[in-house]
Amino acid sequence: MQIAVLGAGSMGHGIAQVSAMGGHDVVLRDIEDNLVAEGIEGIQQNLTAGVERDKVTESEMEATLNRLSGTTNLADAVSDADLVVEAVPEDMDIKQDVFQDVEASAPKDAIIASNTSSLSVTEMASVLERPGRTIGLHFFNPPHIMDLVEVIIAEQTTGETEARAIEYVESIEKEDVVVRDTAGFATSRLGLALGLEAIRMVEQGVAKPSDIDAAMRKGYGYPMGPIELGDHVGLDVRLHIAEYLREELGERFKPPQALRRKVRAGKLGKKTGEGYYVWEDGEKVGMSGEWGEGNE
Ligand SMILES: NC(=O)c1ccc[n+]([C@@H]2O[C@H](COP(=O)([O-])OP(=O)(O)OC[C@H]3O[C@@H](n4cnc5c(N)ncnc54)[C@H](O)[C@@H]3O)[C@@H](O)[C@H]2O)c1
Repeated sequence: MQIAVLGAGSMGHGIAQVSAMGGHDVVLRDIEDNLVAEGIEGIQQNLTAGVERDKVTESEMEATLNRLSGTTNLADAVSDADLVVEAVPEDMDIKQDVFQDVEASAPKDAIIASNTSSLSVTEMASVLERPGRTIGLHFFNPPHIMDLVEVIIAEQTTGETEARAIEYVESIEKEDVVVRDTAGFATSRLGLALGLEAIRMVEQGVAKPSDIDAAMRKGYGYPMGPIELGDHVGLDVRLHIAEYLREELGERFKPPQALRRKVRAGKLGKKTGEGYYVWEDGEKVGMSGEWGEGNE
């Protein structure tokens, strides 16, 4: 397949990498040359690390890089594409603009996919003249490590688009789950339900964060506890998604006051050095001193 990936940021460069590793020809597009270059550099670094760890051979690395190119020109990126995956910022207006621009330059039967983690793919598709070719392909961070792709079926998605998209997911050796386009899809909705309840439990003094996390790791076999996961994702991101799910799905997603307080204090988790845990150089070094403070 000929694939265009739009946006060379955290997700886009990873999606370009796994697509090229799956044998596809890939053009990576961002709005500035240095962003495209950084994306390609990120791919080179991932592959080099893969070679060092014997996960990737030298010749696979070379072949992958040979299948990749970068551009800032949208028409150049999509004009021959069978599949376009957008990974531009999480903003409906930006995504709809990108969708329309893609439709103007891409072949008529190209699939137009969004890597959105929360927005309605149906709403994105609504601005297209041929919306049946739209689908969500929700990759997880980092795409070269995480095996799952949630395939989001918009109201307009045709059966053919769904089948071709699943074929692509299989070609890059990822696991697909097919989800109807609803708020939070499957992953964010369930993950957040657990994460918010865990924060409420800390707030009510049921247990400290590290014990709640250990309970889920050791008792239920989760690779990471729900509080620690929140620190990884960013507590601001969690709050934002909770507000959206509350609006769409009801009061059970009401964000706890404790979560708002953390965000107001700039304690957003790993990226700011403190959330429910304290982080140094990306490593968890202790717990934030204020767990259990204040009740809603
Ligand atoms: N970061 C995550 O963990 C994660 C996980 C799953 C899904 N997502 C989703 O992936 C998408 C991208 O997120 P990200 O974290 O990679 O963002 P990011 O900010 O790291 O990257 C976005 C990139 O898009 C570029 N861009 C902006 N407008 C553009 C345009 N018109 N055409 C091409 N590029 C454009 C920006 O310059 C930037 O480099 C969002 O929809 C997000 O919700 C993110």
